[in-house]
Amino acid sequence: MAELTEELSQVKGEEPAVPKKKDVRVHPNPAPAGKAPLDVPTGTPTVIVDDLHIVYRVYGAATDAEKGNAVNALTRILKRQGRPQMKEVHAVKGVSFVAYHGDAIGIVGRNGSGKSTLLRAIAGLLPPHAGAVYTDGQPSLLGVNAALMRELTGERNIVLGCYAMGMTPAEVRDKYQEIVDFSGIDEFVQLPMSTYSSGMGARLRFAISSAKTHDVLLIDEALATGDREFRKKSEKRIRQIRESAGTVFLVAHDLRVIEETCNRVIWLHKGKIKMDGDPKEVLAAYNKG
Ligand SMILES: Nc1ncnc2c1ncn2[C@@H]1O[C@H](COP(=O)(O)OP(=O)(O)OP(=O)(O)O)[C@@H](O)[C@H]1O
Repeated sequence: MAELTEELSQVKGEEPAVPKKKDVRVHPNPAPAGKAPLDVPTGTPTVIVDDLHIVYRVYGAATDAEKGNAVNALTRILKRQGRPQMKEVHAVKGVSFVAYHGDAIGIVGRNGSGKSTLLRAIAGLLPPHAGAVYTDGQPSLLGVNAALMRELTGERNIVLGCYAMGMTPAEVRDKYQEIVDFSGIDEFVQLPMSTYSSGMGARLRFAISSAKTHDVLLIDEALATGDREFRKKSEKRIRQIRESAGTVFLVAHDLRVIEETCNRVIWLHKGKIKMDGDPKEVLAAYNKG
């Protein structure tokens, strides 16, 4: 830690800019003209998703029927068509909802139903094809693939991760030991992350991301890889984030985690919302259908 403190004290230049709390970020592509306004109940909204559509474009994805043989090629040449190279995947199809301060929203759905895509869109990492996402404050996405560097030690990843979240060197020094303790990786913190088990990596990512108070925290499956004790600690931390007036979105295949942590559940099915409401009711319907 002394070494780290020394390294931190050598960091020169301006402190990273802390995102302004009350910025309202508007994604491009406003909702189509003539659409009915959302039904917004009272409360302080933190995230508004309005008729959101996300389309992936996959290049070089010709079907078997389209590619590769001379007859197809000749037909295309005669019809003056280009080589078919692009396929579209319509992953989120007209999703609308409003999230409020203090909400912890679980997102459930079968594989490929659009859960991760929706989180990435709320985080501002995917541009809407149509519709819009409005957020009050800075959303942070914590995923199993969050951008930590495998070849660097846990210690360096903690420092870089904290800077990336906009912490000052003094805040990083304050939080460092707490992050190590929370993650439970002990002396592994001195080793490169490439030597960690997937559970250890996920725990460290969660510990780093949750060390800061987030306006909107988006968690993709990170809790599923922890053991029971870590899950309990994470649930407690999520509750604290909610209490400090943040909003949490949680994607997890383990429905117990969702039931124990969330006050609301959104069920996505083939890119659309099938149900949105009380966790017990939504999970009961999800388990049946
Ligand atoms: N980068 C991508 N390029 C093209 N298609 C993608 C991409 N990522 C996801 N998809 C497609 O978008 C759809 C939704 O995927 P998404 O990963 O959001 O679903 P999910 O509900 O999170 O699935 P899982 O439970 O398996 O994690 C799927 O049909 C998937 O194949």
